[in-house]
Amino acid sequence: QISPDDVERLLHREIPSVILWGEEFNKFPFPPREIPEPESPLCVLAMFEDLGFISRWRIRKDTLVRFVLMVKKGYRNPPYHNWTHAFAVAHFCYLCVKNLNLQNSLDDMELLALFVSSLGHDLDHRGTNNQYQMSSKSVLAALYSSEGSVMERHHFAQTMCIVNTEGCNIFENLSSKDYTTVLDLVRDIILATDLAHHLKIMNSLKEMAKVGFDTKNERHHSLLLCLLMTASDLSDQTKPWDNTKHVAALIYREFFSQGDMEKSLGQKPAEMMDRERARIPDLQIGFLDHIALPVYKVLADLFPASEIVRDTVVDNRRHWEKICALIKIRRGGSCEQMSYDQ
Ligand SMILES: COc1ccc(Cl)c(-c2nnc3c(C)nc4ccc(C(=O)NCC(C)C)cc4n23)c1
Ligand SMILES: [Mg+2]
Ligand SMILES: [Zn+2]
Repeated sequence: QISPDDVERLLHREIPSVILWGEEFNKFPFPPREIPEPESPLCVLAMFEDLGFISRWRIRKDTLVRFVLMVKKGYRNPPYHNWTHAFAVAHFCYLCVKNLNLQNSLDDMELLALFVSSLGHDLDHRGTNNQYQMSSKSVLAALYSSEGSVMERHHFAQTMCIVNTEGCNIFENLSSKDYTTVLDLVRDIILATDLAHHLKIMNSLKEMAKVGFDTKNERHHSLLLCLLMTASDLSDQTKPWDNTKHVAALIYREFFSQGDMEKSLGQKPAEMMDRERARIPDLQIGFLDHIALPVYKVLADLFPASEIVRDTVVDNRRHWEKICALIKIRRGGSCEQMSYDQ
């Protein structure tokens, strides 16, 4: 799968300090999509090092290099759900550990599982969602539809496949008890990336924010891991507007091609997947209001140091509102699709 000289090349590189990518690298506004893709594997190694995981878990460098290259290779190239997304999600996870002092709230093992899960959480994504697996009767639906979270089960299976590949097991030096624990954590965290799961626990997350995080409460640990994973998964919305606008274009390219495929199957796609019907600014405002903002509000309640993240999402919502208003003025009436030069 990965070429030996790719491994050799990366293996003999000194792992640099993260500030090689700018002294703002470990601050919330930093947009990881600005890092050139060829540098991203080395940057992942630098984050592992900076988080202290390599020494803490006695991860062999050659094993880590093969693991990271296998994960990167394990992503396909749909417009949005590709390696660049996984790398961006892992970077936000890194930012949370660095800026929210998560080591005071979560165990070392949980932090390792969170970061590794962010890298593998969308492995082998085909640019189509769980509903499409069912409606197209895909192999993945045949495998997993009885349990639900079809894509997420596949992403977890792919992550385990890489961990079980010769020379790629970054958990090889963990005790057998820790080994079982970390894999169980990775499973729960990747399954939690299903938005349907997130919507189910949203009230519990709000409740936890109200009563305050209790490090002695196992349920709070599990809820916080899910929150941090979803916050990382949606973190493109927490960056300056250009990033948000660029990502929206990628997501709707992916959505609309799924809609096209559903139409060719004789099915009527959901409005947000239908290029004839979708009104992107309206849909994005809806997504921010119902999904993204509540996530970052709960995160800010739990960690005041993340208030800047919530405020940036509010800013981006304002940008979408402006575009909607512009469309209404120019078109008089509804806010349908047009090129936004905001
Ligand atoms: C955490 O898991 C996922 C999985 C897939 C995607 Cl694309 C996303 C995701 N990441 N950024 C976005 C943005 C900017 N807009 C989105 C608009 C709609 C939806 C969507 O799936 N809506 C239906 C559902 C609520 C029933 C997801 C969107 N999204 C997150
Ligand atoms: Mg996913
Ligand atoms: Zn994702």
